[in-house]
Amino acid sequence: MELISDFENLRMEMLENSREIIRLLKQRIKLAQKIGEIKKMNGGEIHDYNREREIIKLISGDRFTQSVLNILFEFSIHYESNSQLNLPGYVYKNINGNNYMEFNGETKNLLGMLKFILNPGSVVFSENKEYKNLISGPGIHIINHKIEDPDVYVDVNGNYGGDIIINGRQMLISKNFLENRENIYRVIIR
Ligand SMILES: O=C(O)C(=O)C[C@]1(C(=O)O)C=C[C@@H](O)C=C1
Repeated sequence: MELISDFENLRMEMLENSREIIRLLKQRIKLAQKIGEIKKMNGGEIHDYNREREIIKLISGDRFTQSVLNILFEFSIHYESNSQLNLPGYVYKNINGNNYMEFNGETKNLLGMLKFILNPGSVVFSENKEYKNLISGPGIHIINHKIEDPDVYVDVNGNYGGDIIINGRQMLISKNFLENRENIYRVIIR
């Protein structure tokens, strides 16, 4: 009995801890966006390696802290960049009256590109193990349970229903996805 209540207490503490981290992270992203606006007005680069070194030095030198800070920097860079997709090699295409960004390449490379296109922290479900392996990487949370309320479908093998369509060597990303990208975190690859 003692053990169970310890377990529940630890989980409650974990929940409080998570709440606090989320609150601070949201605050940090808002600050980063304000810094980003100023940089944009002054024509400065979003990524500032010297500032990152300075922060690491001021906070701590241990490797764990450095790796967490690197994740935080990635978060700010993502949100400071105004969610603009900054990937080379695309063209705009109109298909049946819908606008898409088109990328070309090997299917596996196109699937691999998704980790740069989706927001960090996106949750991804696919029944296909190969797709999961190709997209998995830092910031992408692969789950084994079907997502009930997906924000976006990635259709592989040319099924033209989703907002992201991969058909052989072609990947189409709809205007709808690009316009709503900031709120897209739940992804099904089918
Ligand atoms: O201080 C800045 O210039 C920021 O943009 C903020 C921040 C950060 O997350 O702390 C993000 C990106 C830069 O590479 C350096 C630092």
